[in-house]
Amino acid sequence: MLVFPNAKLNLGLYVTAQRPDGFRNLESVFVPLPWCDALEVLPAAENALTLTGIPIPGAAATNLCWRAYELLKTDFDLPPVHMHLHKVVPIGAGLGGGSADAAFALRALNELFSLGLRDPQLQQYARRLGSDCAFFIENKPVFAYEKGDVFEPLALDLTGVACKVVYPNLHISTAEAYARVALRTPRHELRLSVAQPMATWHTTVTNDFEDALTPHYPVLAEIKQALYAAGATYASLSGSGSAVYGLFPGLAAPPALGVGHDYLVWDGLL
Ligand SMILES: C[C@](O)(CO)[C@H](O)COP(=O)(O)OP(=O)(O)OC[C@H]1O[C@@H](n2ccc(N)nc2=O)[C@H](O)[C@@H]1O
Ligand SMILES: Nc1ncnc2c1ncn2[C@@H]1O[C@H](COP(=O)(O)OP(=O)(O)OP(=O)(O)O)[C@@H](O)[C@H]1O
Repeated sequence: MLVFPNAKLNLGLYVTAQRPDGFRNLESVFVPLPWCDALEVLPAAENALTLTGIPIPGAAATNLCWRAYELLKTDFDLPPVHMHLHKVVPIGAGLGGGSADAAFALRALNELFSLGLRDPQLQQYARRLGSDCAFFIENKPVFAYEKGDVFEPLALDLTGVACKVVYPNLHISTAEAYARVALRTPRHELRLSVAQPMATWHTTVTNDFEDALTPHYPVLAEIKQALYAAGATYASLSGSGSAVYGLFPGLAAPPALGVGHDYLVWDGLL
């Protein structure tokens, strides 16, 4: 079975409180971004995980696809599998790429071996693999809260909006980003803010990680400024960075941008 785990964008992100489990509560809007890895899962004579594309730090056993398999194996009598992951989405980007791989692995294994798990059960497994993972089970726009793994549906349709995502070749670890961010009460109600015209979002749909990270990584502000200069209606850091995206509603494709030659850029329609 071949699946294409897509990335996500955060529209606004408020980090609101410290939790007793060491994590932070947050409020954010998640939308799918069609920048995809490719993951193949096949029954095999013996277990194997092979990797191509962008190198992933860490041993194969720690790969989130493999951890998804091991997690389901604690509850189901799964046969051996060969997984092949072709990694395209940059890592440490705030795009949830690793989380998507894990969630799509759960979904693929569920289907391939007819495990009969429904979305709420798959989300429960996904939560154990990472805070971002559960979003990718239903993979549609939501308002997310608590650890970013509890959702309310959202009537937000950005389908067809031109989008540019810029990854400045800078790996920002999620844990490092959370360690730098100051906790604040939300200044706006994101569910209402994203229902307003996109031209108003720059003041209401904000990401707390921008204030925390920009002093250390000025390139993040430079990219955001370049996206606005190129005509973006809205631009922001995604998640805990380092990817910065711009939205260009009304355009058939995002305009060219003069940014670093070694940056990874995704252009497309949401
Ligand atoms: C920044 C976001 O991408 C926004 O969507 C997510 O909150 C990150 O989710 P993730 O990469 O799945 O993160 P996890 O693998 O669950 O956690 C990595 C580390 O980030 C911190 N972390 C993560 C999520 C959260 N709600 N509070 C936290 O404090 C913790 O230090 C944790 O050890
Ligand atoms: N399939 C995978 N893809 C990417 N990273 C993986 C994968 N499996 C395990 N990892 C580990 O997870 C780390 C990346 O997690 P990190 O949270 O920094 O970034 P991310 O998954 O790109 O997105 P986000 O910042 O939104 O969570 C890597 O350093 C790597 O060790």
